[in-house]
Amino acid sequence: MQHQKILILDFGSQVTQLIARRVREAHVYCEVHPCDVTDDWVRQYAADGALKGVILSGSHASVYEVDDKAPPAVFELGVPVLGICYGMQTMAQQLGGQVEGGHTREFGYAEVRARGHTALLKGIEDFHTPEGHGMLKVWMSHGDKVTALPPGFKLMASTDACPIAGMADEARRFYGVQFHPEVTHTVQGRALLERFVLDICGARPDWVMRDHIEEAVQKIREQVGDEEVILGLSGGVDSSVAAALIHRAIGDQLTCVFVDHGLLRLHEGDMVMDMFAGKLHAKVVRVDAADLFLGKLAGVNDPEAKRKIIGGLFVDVFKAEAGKLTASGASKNGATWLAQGTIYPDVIESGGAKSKKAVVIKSHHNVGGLPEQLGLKLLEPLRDLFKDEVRELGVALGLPHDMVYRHPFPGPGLGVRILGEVKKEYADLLRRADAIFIEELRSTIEPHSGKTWYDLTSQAFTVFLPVKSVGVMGDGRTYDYVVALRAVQTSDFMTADWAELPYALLKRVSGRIINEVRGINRVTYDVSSKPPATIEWE
Ligand SMILES: Nc1ncnc2c1ncn2[C@@H]1O[C@H](COP(=O)(O)OP(=O)(O)OP(=O)(O)O)[C@@H](O)[C@H]1O
Ligand SMILES: O=c1[nH]c(=O)c2[nH+]cn([C@@H]3O[C@H](COP(=O)(O)O)[C@@H](O)[C@H]3O)c2[nH]1
Ligand SMILES: NC(=O)CC[C@H](N)C(=O)O
Ligand SMILES: [Mg+2]
Repeated sequence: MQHQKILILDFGSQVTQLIARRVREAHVYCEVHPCDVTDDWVRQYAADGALKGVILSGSHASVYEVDDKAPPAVFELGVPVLGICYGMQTMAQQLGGQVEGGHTREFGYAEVRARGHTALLKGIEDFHTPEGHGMLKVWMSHGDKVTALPPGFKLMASTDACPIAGMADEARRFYGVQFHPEVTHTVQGRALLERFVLDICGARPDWVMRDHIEEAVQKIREQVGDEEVILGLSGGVDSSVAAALIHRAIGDQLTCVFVDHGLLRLHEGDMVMDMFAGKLHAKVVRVDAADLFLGKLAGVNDPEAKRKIIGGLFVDVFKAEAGKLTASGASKNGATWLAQGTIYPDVIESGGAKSKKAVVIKSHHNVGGLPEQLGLKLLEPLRDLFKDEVRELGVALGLPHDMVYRHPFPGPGLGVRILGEVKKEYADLLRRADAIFIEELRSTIEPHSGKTWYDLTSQAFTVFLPVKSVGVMGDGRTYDYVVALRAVQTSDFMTADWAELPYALLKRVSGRIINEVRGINRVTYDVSSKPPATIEWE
């Protein structure tokens, strides 16, 4: 089925993917593409009539500094266009208005007055001023502003610092907002984006995970034909859902490869094997590659270098396993496809959405870490989906709740949770400390919600700090390592708050770690949010 769609042009903002997230939440399919696609590309993209609207993202740059413009064809397609922040500024400049820099600087919370009774903002407001003006509570992040409206546009919103905080040409259905409707801090952001895609663009809300299964299965069958596939199975949400989906499509042509790189959590290997043997009925091979990974990581301190090494070794292992299928007689030609549970945020965060505009924060091992010459065709059926869509798909495929709602665990595993050089000694200590933390989170219930703290946090783990501090235990002196506990709450992993865990819980965890794990004598709690920190420490 051909889905109607929204095109999001990415100018390099760190929150572009949230625009896509919000559009998908309105059940409208959308894609993010780099802003420097050509006019021909845009016309081709729109040729089948499925394109219902375009959204231009924000950027860290200024319109007068860089040459990033929307392809002019965007304004000639006859579909609605929404510019957000830089997107609004470039729209203004390209259509004959004016943008100036330097003096505004609004970062964070702001109150915007809705003006001009536009179709976009009609009835969308958070409160009224005593004079009766409709007001929106929004999140801003800009230093430049539109100072003259382009011909045909009227004023749609304003703040004290930014008199043109929104503009509209309702005849052509072009809209611009200086604030960011895609972030949750903009209270009516979701309503505004829904208004744009559903009412103004008139896109059909036909993007539903239940229906997506059949489409995805069909596509996998067409892609793969009668060839063999191996899949990197981690036991995490994404690869488990990918495995279930691919297994449904091609059954025994799929072999799952679970790599134990020596950087897994306590008992994780056995648990994953048990879970899959029972639930998935797919072939799973376990590869013990701890010596290989730990050997190659010896002496390496730099986080990006570690990530690239791990990504490369994963591929080496997958390739070797693909070849072994032939040798064992399990398949005629060996596997020709490598499947991964790569999801959309992995792609976007690695700067891999073809756009090279955004700064790379971390290379995810399965995207930025892949070598140029893979030698296997890539099958990534979840590549366009966000995490909660993947979870919805998992439930629809009948996977158990526990599996689908596990906290994510990064592919490089403890490799990015041991700061600097990775050593087996460190990994062994960390595994035990981490197991205690998770066990306590799982067994401590928060009375108001009745939920465990594991369910109330999005991701929680322990980080190993290779520094020693002095302690006193049983009247003796200790000089041992430090660990940090990390627990965050987030809906999209793009921004996150540290979780306000109860002191009693922290106390229990700290007491148990120091008493039970000899070699660690100090436990700290990480109280940094993302941004400016990230969730993992490396
Ligand atoms: N230990 C592993 N063995 C084999 N493949 C792995 C392993 N760890 C990661 N991968 C591959 O890398 C992909 C990306 O890892 P990632 O952690 O993002 O996803 P996941 O583990 O499937 O889900 P989650 O995000 O819930 O942890 C996985 O989907 C899987 O294909
Ligand atoms: O599969 C993965 N491979 C990686 O290389 C990787 N790096 C970070 N993460 C996970 O991504 C989310 C955001 O993490 P950060 O705030 O640390 O960037 C968090 O959920 C992290 O655990 C990874 N997952
Ligand atoms: N977030 C943005 O898109 C900012 C755009 C531009 N850099 C400004 O400061 O106004
Ligand atoms: Mg994982």
